[in-house]
Amino acid sequence: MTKDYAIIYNPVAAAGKLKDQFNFALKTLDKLNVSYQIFKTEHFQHAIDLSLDAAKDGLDVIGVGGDGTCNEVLNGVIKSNTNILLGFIPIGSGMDIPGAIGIRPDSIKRACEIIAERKTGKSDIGLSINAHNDQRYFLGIGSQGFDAEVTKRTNESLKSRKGTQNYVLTVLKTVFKFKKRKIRVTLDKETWEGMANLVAVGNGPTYGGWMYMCPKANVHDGMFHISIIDIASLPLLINFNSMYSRNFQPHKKVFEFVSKNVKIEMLNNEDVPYIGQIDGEIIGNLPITYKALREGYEFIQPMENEAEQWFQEKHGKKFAKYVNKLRKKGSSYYDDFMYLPKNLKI
Ligand SMILES: Nc1ncnc2c1ncn2[C@@H]1O[C@H](COP(=O)(O)OP(=O)(O)OP(=O)(O)O)[C@@H](O)[C@H]1O
Repeated sequence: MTKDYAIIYNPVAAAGKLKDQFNFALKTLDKLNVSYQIFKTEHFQHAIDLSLDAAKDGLDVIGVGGDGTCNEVLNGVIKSNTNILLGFIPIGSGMDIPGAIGIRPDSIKRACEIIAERKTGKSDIGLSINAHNDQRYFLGIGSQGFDAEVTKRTNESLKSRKGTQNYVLTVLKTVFKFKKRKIRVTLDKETWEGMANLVAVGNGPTYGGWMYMCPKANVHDGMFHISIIDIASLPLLINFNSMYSRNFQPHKKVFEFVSKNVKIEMLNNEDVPYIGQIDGEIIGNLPITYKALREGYEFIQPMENEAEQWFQEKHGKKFAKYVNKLRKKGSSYYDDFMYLPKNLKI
């Protein structure tokens, strides 16, 4: 008799539109002889408590929902201090968090097979600490500034259920109001000070539904990859599209660093502090400190980075063309990158 999994399921992920996908996931798990108990979340952050209790009862946990749910179960299992295994089935609007540990976003069937295979590996995680000393773990990106402001507004419109969530409208409203501010970013070996629209601290490379804001971040190097952006919100918005195919960086107004520790704070007292978010969840205003935790948790995950395979299928040609273009211009930006397309030769 195999051990049961606790499936922590968010029925309102992707505005509750994905019930059929959830039923498909259950049927697939049944076919694969995976036994489970289902726990539905009833409110914001409920998945933290549910996964904590399940872990204490000795159940391995599978988070089923969007990035917010995945982040909550991560925090629940860590809080339980049990070292139980954690896996994900991505059914939500964002799939960046399962993607950070190599789970492709387009196949519920494959996500279920990964659980049935039960292969595990340790991946890096990030720890964020806000001004009130509240700690929160994350797998993807912790960011502050413009994008976190958009996240806050989007989450609020989702939570209050006032009409249909309109992400585009939220972005546009934020773009025209947002003013960049002066910040200090303290890293392991250096300090950066200046005007910036946003700072993204990447444990994983993507957010917002596969935008590569920290394109070289990966969960196996024990480091954060940090992008400090000094581009006005509107041109940044216009550039968003190029992030999906990793064609945005290098950019003369994006300052990139690699560090294990990061502290971000406001420099002008009269400025309203930037808001921070991790994995799509708001964590409070600056100052915020981040710590990279090498091999921080053991996940049920594929042995190969299948999310990267998915990227190559979707954007591989465009990415290869871009890398070639950079090289012709004399840029070696991607030369040390671990996931270069196969058809590229250095
Ligand atoms: N029953 C519930 N009612 C209201 N909110 C809930 C409920 N269960 C969970 N939540 C909250 O819903 C929020 C969104 O969930 P989640 O992030 O999983 O889905 P999503 O918004 O579709 O995906 P993403 O964050 O990837 O865009 C989370 O903050 C979570 O705490």
